[in-house]
Amino acid sequence: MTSVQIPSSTLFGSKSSIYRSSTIFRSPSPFRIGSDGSLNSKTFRVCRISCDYSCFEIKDVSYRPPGTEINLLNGISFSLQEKSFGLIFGRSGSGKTTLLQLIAGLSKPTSGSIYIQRYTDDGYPNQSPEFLHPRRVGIVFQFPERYFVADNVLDEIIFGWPRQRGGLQLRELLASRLQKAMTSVGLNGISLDKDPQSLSGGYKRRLALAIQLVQMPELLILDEPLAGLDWKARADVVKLLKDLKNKLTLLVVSHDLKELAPLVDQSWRMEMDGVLKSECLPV
Ligand SMILES: Nc1ncnc2c1ncn2[C@@H]1O[C@H](COP(=O)(O)OP(=O)(O)OP(=O)(O)O)[C@@H](O)[C@H]1O
Repeated sequence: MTSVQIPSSTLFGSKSSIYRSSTIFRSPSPFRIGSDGSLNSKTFRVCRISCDYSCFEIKDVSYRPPGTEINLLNGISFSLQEKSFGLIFGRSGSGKTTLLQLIAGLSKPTSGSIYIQRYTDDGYPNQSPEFLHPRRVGIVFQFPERYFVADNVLDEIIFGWPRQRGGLQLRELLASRLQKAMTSVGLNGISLDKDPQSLSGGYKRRLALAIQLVQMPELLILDEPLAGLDWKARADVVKLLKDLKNKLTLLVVSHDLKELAPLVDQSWRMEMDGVLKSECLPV
């Protein structure tokens, strides 16, 4: 079977066409050309692959910390398509981390909603929005290695796994995912007995990613993934994020715009008044 890549905009003119391309599969049997030069449609079988897709959507989200008088975030709305890479940048203290925490379900917006919306290939919502449950989201904080608690890599990864009765099946499932997660972040050569604090900076970040990937999040949020790393480790993490982008959706907050620019599908600037604006990276 041969396949021909063509831009989805050619096929559908969809609003999401900047991210996706569609594939037409063509029958291997030769076309029959009629004596008048026309194509015999019975032998030319083309099937269109469905391109329904989901978006993580943030709608009119505002946040005022309990007991305070001022909104940190004001009417934030944006949409991030699945398997794409979104980057939020902006000055320190503008509220980027606060927004990530809301999306991860660690705190609740004062108003607004956060959900998943499924669309047809021509850009129309095709079912009701679904609440974005925190279990579908993984978050890696800035300097995640500071929060490592275990004496060895294995315990670090399984820290927080269910220990109560009845949780065995889930733990077995998680264990079977462990190998996959370790492989996908390039940690499979590392002994599970190793002290996490003895790993290099780049490997500590890989471990932090593996801890989240075991839970198979659909959306992975990363706060300053390159902060504090040397040039080699930064390059390794950028490469890793590029690989991960094919498997899940990534939303990243970073000041390292130049290094991440090649991965970015969509970007936004957070203003000091807690307003988020769609903006190309200034690089
Ligand atoms: N619970 C809270 N109560 C009051 N103020 C808060 C609370 N949480 C955060 N802030 C303040 O909100 C502002 C935004 O913080 P946040 O960490 O989200 O910014 P940021 O853009 O991620 O900054 P950086 O780039 O330095 O990480 C800061 O001034 C912070 O002190």
